[in-house]
Amino acid sequence: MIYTVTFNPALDYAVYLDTLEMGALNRTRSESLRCGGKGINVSIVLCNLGMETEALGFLAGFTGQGIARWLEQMAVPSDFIMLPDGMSRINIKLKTGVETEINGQGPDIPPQALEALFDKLDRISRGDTLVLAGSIPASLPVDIYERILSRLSGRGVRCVVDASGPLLLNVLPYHPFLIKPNEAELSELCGVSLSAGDLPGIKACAARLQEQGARNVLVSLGPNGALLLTEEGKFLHQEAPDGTVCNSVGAGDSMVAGFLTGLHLTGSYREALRMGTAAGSATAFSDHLATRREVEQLLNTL
Ligand SMILES: Nc1ncnc2c1ncn2[C@@H]1O[C@H](COP(=O)(O)OP(=O)(O)OP(=O)(O)O)[C@@H](O)[C@H]1O
Ligand SMILES: O=P(O)(O)OC[C@@]1(O)O[C@H](CO)[C@@H](O)[C@@H]1O
Repeated sequence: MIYTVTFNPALDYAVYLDTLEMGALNRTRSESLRCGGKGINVSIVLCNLGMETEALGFLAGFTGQGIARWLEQMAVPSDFIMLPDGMSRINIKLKTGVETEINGQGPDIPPQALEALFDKLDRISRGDTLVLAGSIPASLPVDIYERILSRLSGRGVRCVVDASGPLLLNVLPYHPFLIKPNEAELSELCGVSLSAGDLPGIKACAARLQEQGARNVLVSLGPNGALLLTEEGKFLHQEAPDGTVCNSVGAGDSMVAGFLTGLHLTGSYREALRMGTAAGSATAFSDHLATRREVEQLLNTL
């Protein structure tokens, strides 16, 4: 079973505009709304690919209820903790030829709610995978992912972390099975400026994160595909397929889902990387998260 935890779920409101004029009234060409948050996206794509998953985390207010209802309609198993106050975020994704995102803070998570999550995490057993993905609300300490990994340490649970900054750096000593920074997150983590597609620079940074404790490092490179540094110290690169980007929000999460599915089905890192890339691109090329058919179609081209 693959559990995902989203501390800070969201409704993603994508707004398509020909141009955006600051300080003026702009009207959309079209818009779409879907439930989001990184762990939730991973669970949705895992479900689409026929994997067993359960989405965990915190929801609040009418937006939270909407997310829960949406997941139920999509038959994505979930067990969220409803918070007493506040509301889950509405994140704005502006599509004006380039993609601009405005993500909210998210509701406060009181200590009792956090304890309730820890109780749920205690159910996770040997052989299961836990994906911790996305930001945390400002009320939580930045060592929260670290505390979860420390609690699970020695229990045979594979931990995957998709986060940025200290949230990710702090977990490295606990040897997460997989981390998935994108190129910008990687350069921030290593304090170097990488130019787009600079593979030698990216490899050097991935190696540094592995030295600090990560077992496998998967770097998503947008249109340039992805680079994997395996726990055996081997670098694998996969080009992305050609296609027209519609909405790349959730492409990285889809890559994580595709990677875990590919690894589960074949046991091969090369195949996992192919399937992860196909899933990421399938999401980027549509206005929804990758479906199984779309992933299989792109997989055939790689
Ligand atoms: N322009 C693109 N063309 C083709 N494939 C793409 C494009 N953008 C993203 N992808 C696919 O999606 C994968 C993940 O993309 P990206 O590196 O943008 O992740 P990310 O920044 O973590 O995304 P997000 O945070 O929105 O989920 C890429 O490795 C690639 O396979
Ligand atoms: O603010 P965070 O938690 O870092 O990222 C949240 C988010 O941008 O990530 C997903 C795409 O990866 C979206 O569904 C969601 O809006």
